[in-house]
Amino acid sequence: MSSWLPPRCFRKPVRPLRLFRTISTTSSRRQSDHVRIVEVGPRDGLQNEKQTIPLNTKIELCERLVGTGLKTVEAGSFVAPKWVPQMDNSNNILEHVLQTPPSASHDVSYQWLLPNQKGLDRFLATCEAFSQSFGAMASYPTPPPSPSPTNDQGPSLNTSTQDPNAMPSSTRGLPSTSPNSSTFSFPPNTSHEISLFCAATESFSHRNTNCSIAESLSRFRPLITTAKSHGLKARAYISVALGCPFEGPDAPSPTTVADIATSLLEMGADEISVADTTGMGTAPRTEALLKALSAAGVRTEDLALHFHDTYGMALVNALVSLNHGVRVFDAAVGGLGGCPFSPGATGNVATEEMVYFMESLGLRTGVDLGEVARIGEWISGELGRDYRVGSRVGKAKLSREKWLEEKGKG
Ligand SMILES: CC(C)(COP(=O)([O-])OP(=O)([O-])OC[C@H]1O[C@@H](n2cnc3c(N)ncnc32)[C@H](O)[C@@H]1OP(=O)([O-])[O-])[C@@H](O)C(=O)NCCC(=O)NCCSC(=O)C[C@@](C)(O)CC(=O)[O-]
Repeated sequence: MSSWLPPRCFRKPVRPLRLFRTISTTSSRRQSDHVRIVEVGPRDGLQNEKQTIPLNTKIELCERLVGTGLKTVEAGSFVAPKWVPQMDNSNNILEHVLQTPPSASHDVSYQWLLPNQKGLDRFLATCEAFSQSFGAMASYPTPPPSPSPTNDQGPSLNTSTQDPNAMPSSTRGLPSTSPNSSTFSFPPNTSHEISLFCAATESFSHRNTNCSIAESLSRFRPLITTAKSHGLKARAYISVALGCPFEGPDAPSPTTVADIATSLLEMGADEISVADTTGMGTAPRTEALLKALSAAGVRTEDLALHFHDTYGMALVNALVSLNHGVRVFDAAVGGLGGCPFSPGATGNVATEEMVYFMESLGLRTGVDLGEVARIGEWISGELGRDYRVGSRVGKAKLSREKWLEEKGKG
């Protein structure tokens, strides 16, 4: 029987076997009972919807999600509107969260997906405009710049807190400021990060971004450098890491994904989100991929896993990842979503399922499951989706709450 089956969430993972890239460190990994859930519903969840979703609905979705305890929300994307029209008003969402920051008691980090310089320019222009107006207002202090590294120490450990609800600090590789740019001034308790995305197969790379893998990687280096010069963190997705809709379930090879991940880390990416875009990933293949990443020197602290539940394997693969030491998982409320360029791929694993699953293992997410379920039911209704299909956990949770309420009244 394979060793991935029993829950071994608190077991100390093995160290990388081979360290052939400069990104590795010999720091020991620290296990944590916290899991950070990156809520991708407002972006990945909505991008594929055919109907026009009102801006107010998107804004309400972001605001309500933050109120559940979720600390990282991917709120929109700055991609070409002719490719993904649904995301065309992401700029308005960014403006809104800058003007009207959430009233949540915890820090909130918003992530914004973008593929190229034009996307970064659009994103930065909005940040710049608001940063200047914030700078003029005494109530928003400018955060001090992060210290620049004295040498390349590889990816930094998330040592600031036991809680991985913050991305690993961005002290690797690149300077955090440059003489020609400045860090932005955002409202208190909020930060903004860019999310880049590339693919691990050539077919998908061309379909999704109209360029080769090498071309997309070469685009990223200056984007990451610029983001860092403004004090912004950069996440990077690797799509189709566990199966490609065009090249099949066995493509790409784990070493291909590991090579891309190490390249992204060397460029200065703060977190790599390894995406099972098609949901074709299985437990053995997930384990093989994680081992290949470790063998290439990619630390689990720098990884997030992004599962789609197309074949119902998302939580099984999440367990494999937990046992490997991963503590960051992407999910979308109500199981919304799917990539427009991955035929047949259905929604992301539901946030409700992920929270319930993690907490059932004794791990802490800091997320109010009942509130996420209420949001899931609401947004599914807005989109004309059947919430029972999107999230069985959410539906069960709400049914039980209703039953308890009626019992209490009776
Ligand atoms: C990469 C490109 C732009 C190349 O697309 P292209 O057509 O090769 O680009 P181009 O440079 O020739 O530009 C074409 C037009 O788009 C404009 N343009 C160009 N870039 C931008 C921009 N950033 N913002 C606004 N406009 C832009 C550009 O100005 C031009 O306008 P025109 O001259 O025709 O009027 C395109 O392929 C693209 O936008 N792709 C994005 C596709 C996408 O959003 N996919 C879904 C997100 S990824 C995903 O869902 C997977 C993930 C992350 O969730 C993880 C997983 O599960 O796998």
